[in-house]
Amino acid sequence: MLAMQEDEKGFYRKIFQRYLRPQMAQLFLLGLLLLLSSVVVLAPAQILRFYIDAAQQKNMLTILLLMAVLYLVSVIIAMGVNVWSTYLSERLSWSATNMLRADLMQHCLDLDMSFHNAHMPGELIERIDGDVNTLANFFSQLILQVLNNAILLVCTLVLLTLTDWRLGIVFSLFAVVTLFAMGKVRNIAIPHWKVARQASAHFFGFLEERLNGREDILSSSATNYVMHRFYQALQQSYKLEKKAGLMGSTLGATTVICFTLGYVMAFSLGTYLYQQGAITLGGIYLLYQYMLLLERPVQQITTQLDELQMANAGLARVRELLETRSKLLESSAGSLPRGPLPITFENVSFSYTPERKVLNSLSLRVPAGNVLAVMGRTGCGKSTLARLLLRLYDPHEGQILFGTTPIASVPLQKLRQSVSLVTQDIQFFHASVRDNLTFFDRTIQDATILNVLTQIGLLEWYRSLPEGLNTLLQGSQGLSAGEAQLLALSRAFLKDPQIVILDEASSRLDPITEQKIEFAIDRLLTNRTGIIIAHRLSTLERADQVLLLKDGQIEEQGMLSVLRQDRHSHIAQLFVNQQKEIVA
Ligand SMILES: Nc1ncnc2c1ncn2[C@@H]1O[C@H](COP(=O)(O)OP(=O)(O)OP(=O)(O)O)[C@@H](O)[C@H]1O
Repeated sequence: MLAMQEDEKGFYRKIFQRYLRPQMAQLFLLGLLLLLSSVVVLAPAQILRFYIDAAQQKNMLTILLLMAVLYLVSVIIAMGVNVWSTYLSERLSWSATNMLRADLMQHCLDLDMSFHNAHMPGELIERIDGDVNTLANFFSQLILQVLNNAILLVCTLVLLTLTDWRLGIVFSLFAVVTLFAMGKVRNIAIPHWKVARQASAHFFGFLEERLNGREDILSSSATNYVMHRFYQALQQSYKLEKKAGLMGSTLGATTVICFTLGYVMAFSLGTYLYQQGAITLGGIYLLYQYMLLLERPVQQITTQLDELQMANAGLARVRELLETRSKLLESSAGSLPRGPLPITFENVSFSYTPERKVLNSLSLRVPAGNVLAVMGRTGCGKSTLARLLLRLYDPHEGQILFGTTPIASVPLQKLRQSVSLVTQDIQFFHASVRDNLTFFDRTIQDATILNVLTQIGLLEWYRSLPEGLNTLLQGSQGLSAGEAQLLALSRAFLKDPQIVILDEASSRLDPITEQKIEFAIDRLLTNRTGIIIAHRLSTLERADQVLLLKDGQIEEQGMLSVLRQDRHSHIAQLFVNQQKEIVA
C-alpha cells in the first residue's frame, strides 16, 4: 500500500515536472495575482465602511473624495488582476494540457494492435481529450483557487473579528456549519450525475455508430427504426439529466437557506451591536458586504473540492493509459541492408485469441526481388501474414527475418519505412493531396510527386484538381474506387520501400483503370520483394511463387507453371474450375 502511494507520488511528481515546471515563472505569478485578488476584493468594503462613517460627519469632503478615488482605484485594480490572472491561467492550462494530449496521442499510436482492438476509437478520444479536459483547471488554477478561497475565508473572518470579537465567533461558526451542510447535500447529486453522464456517453456512441452506417441505413430504409431508437436514447438521457439537475438544485437551495439565515443573523447582530455602540453604521454595512464575500469562498470551495476529485480521477485514467506498455518490444540494434530483401518465416505461429491459432508453425522463404502470391479461403490468415511483416503484432512462436536480420531487432520506424502495405481499406485524411500522398513529409518535393502521378497515370486527374497538390481531400469522398487505388499505389512509390505487400482488389474496375493499376503494380514490384494477397487467378501469373494457405498452414507452394502441370494440385483444379465457369 505504502509502495503504491509512493508510486502515485512519483507519478504526480513526473506530471508536475513535465507539464508545469517549464512554466514555473507563470505559475508563481498566477499565485501572486490570485493572492492579490483576495486582498483587492476585501478592500472596497473597508473603504465604503469608512466612507459611510465619514459621510455622517461634517467637513469631511476631502476624506470623502479620497475614499471615492481609493474605491475607484481598488475596483480598477481588481478588474485588472482578474483579466491578467484569467489570461495567465488559460495560457498555462492550454499549454500543459496540449502537451499532455500530444504525449497521450503519441503513446496510443505506439501501442500495438491488440490494444487498439480492445479499445474503441470513441473511448480513446474520450481518454485523450475528455480526461485531459478535467485537468485543464487543475493544471492552471484549481489548487491555487482552493488555497485562495481558503485565504479569503480566513481573511474575512479575521477582519470581522477585528471589527468585533463576537462577530468573529458567530461568523466562524456560521462558515463551518454552512460548509458542512453543503458538503453533505452535494453528495446527494453525484451518483445521479454519474448515471446521467454514462447515458450521455451512450447516446454519443449511438450517434457515432448510426452516422457511420448512414449508407447502409439509407439503402435498407432503416431510417424510421434509427429515429425511433434515437428518440428513445434521447428520452432516457433527458430523464436522467432532469433527475440529476433536480438533485443538484438541492445544493443551490441549501445555499440560499443557509445564507438567508446568515443575513438575518448578520443584521440582527449588527443592529444589536450598533445599539450597544460597539460598531458604527459603516460597520453594519461592512457586515453585509462580508456576508456577500463569504458566500463566494464557501460556495466555490465545495465545487472546487468536487473538481479536484474529478481531476484526480482524470489523472488516474491518464496514468493507467500512459503506463500501458506495448507488447511490441522496441529494439535499436538491428539494421537492414539496402535493396530488395529476402523474407523468411521460421515456424511462425500466431493467434488473436487463445482459443484459435490463425497461423500454425508456418515456414516459407521469398528470395530477394521475387514475388509471392498468397491465396486461400476467407479467414485463412492471409492478411495476418501482412500484419506480422509490419510488426503490427509479433508472432507467438517462431520468427520472421528480412535477409538475416530478425525483424524484431529492427527499430519499428525503420522497419515500417522499408515495407509498404497497400490494402483495399484505403484511408485518406482531410488534408491536401500533397499531404495525403507524402504523409506530411515536407522533404518530398512537388516535382517528385508529379513525376509519380504521371507514371501511375493520374496526370489527367491531377490536372482536374482546382488547386493542384494544395487541393483539399475530404477523406475518400470525391474519389472513385480506381482513383483511390492508384493514389494508394502512388503513396507506396513515394515511400520507395524494399518490400511491397499488396492486398489485391476483389472487385473489378473498368478495363482502362484496371490496366493502369496493373501497370503501376508491375512498376512497383520491379526490383522489390513482393507479396500479393491474390483474389484472382490471373494475378498468380505475375508471381514467381504461389502459396495456398489453409487454416493458417501451407496447403500448397511452388512455381505456378509446375503446380499447373500437376493435375492433382489444388491450384490446377482452381484453373480448371475457372475454365469450366467461363465455358458454362
Ligand atoms: N483483430 C482480430 N481479433 C480476433 N480475430 C481476428 C482479428 N483479425 C482477424 N481475426 C481472425 O483471424 C482469422 C484470419 O484473419 P485474416 O484477416 O488474416 O484472414 P484473411 O485470410 O485475410 O481473410 P480475407 O480474405 O477475408 O481478408 C479470421 O478467422 C479472423 O476472423
